[in-house]
Amino acid sequence: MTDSPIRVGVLGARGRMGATVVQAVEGAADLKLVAALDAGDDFAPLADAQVVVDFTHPDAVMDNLRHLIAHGLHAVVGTTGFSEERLAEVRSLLAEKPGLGVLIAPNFALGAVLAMRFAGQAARFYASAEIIELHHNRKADAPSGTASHTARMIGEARAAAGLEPGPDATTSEVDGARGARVADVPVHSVRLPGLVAHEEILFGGEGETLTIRHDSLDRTSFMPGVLLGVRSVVSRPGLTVGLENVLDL
Ligand SMILES: NC(=O)C1=CN([C@@H]2O[C@H](COP(=O)(O)OP(=O)(O)OC[C@H]3O[C@@H](n4cnc5c(N)ncnc54)[C@H](O)[C@@H]3O)[C@@H](O)[C@H]2O)C=CC1
Ligand SMILES: O=C(O)C1=N[C@H](C(=O)O)C[C@H](O)C1
Repeated sequence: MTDSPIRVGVLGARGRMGATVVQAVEGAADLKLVAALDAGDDFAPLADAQVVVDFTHPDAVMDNLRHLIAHGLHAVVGTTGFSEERLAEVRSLLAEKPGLGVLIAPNFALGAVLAMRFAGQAARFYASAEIIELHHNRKADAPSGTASHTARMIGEARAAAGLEPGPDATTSEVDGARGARVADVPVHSVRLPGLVAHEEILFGGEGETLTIRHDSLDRTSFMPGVLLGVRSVVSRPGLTVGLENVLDL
C-alpha cells in the first residue's frame, strides 16, 4: 500500500524562493501542493495542509508562525530574522501543542550547512575568524541569516576553547569598516546584482589562513533541503533550528 502524499502549503509563493518551492513540491511524487499563498491572500486554504513552508519576510514570519501553530500546522521556515527572543516565543507556543513540529533553517543548501559545520569545527584552532557574505541586491536583511548562524557557531566554539578576541591593531576606523559584530565575529555584507547567495568564512593563525567558501548559484540549491525538511518535520515535534540537526551532522 502506498502512503498518501504529505499535503503542503507555501507562504510567499509569488516570491523568488516561494515560487521555486511551489515547483519543487509539484515535482515531488510524495508531496501534494494544496495552497500557494502570498501577501494579502486569505489563509483559509491552509486548512487543507499538513505542512506549511514559509519564505516571506522577517517582518511577516512571526505572525505567520503564530497562525500556523494555533491551527496545528507543521512549519518549515526559511525566512530569516530569528532572534533568541523570537525562537523562545516559538518554543513556548509549541509547548501548548504536543506533536507539532517547526523547523527553522537559515540555509537549506547542503553545502552551506556543511560549511557552517566545518567552520564550527575549525574555529577553536585559529586566533581570528571573520565572515564575508555576498548576496543579490534585493535582499532585505543584513547580515544574512546564514552569516549570523555561522558567527554564533564560531562564537560558541571559541568560547568553549577559551579563546581571547582575535588580535587586531585597528585604532582608527570609518564606521562599519571592520564589519558588524555577531557573537564577536566581524561579519561583512556585500550586495550586488548578479549574485545569488555566497559565504566566505576566513580563519587566520600563525603563518596561515583557512578559507571555507560556499556558493549557491541557483535557488534550486535550496530545494533538496526544503523537501527533506517537509518530509521530516511531521515526525519531529517541537522546535528544530538548523538543517544540520535533521542531517545528524
Ligand atoms: N533558508 C534558506 O535557505 C533561504 C532563506 N531565504 C530567506 O527567505 C526569505 C524570502 O526570500 P526571497 O524569496 O528572496 O524574497 P522575495 O521578496 O522574493 O519573496 C517573499 C515573498 O513573500 C511575500 N510575503 C510577504 N509577506 C507575506 C505574508 N505575510 N504572507 C505571505 N506572503 C508574504 C512577498 O509578497 C513576496 O512574494 C528571506 O528572509 C530570505 O533571507 C532565501 C533563500 C534561502
Ligand atoms: O535572501 C537570500 O537570498 C538568502 N537568505 C538566507 C540568509 O539570509 O542567509 C539564505 C541564503 O543566504 C539566501
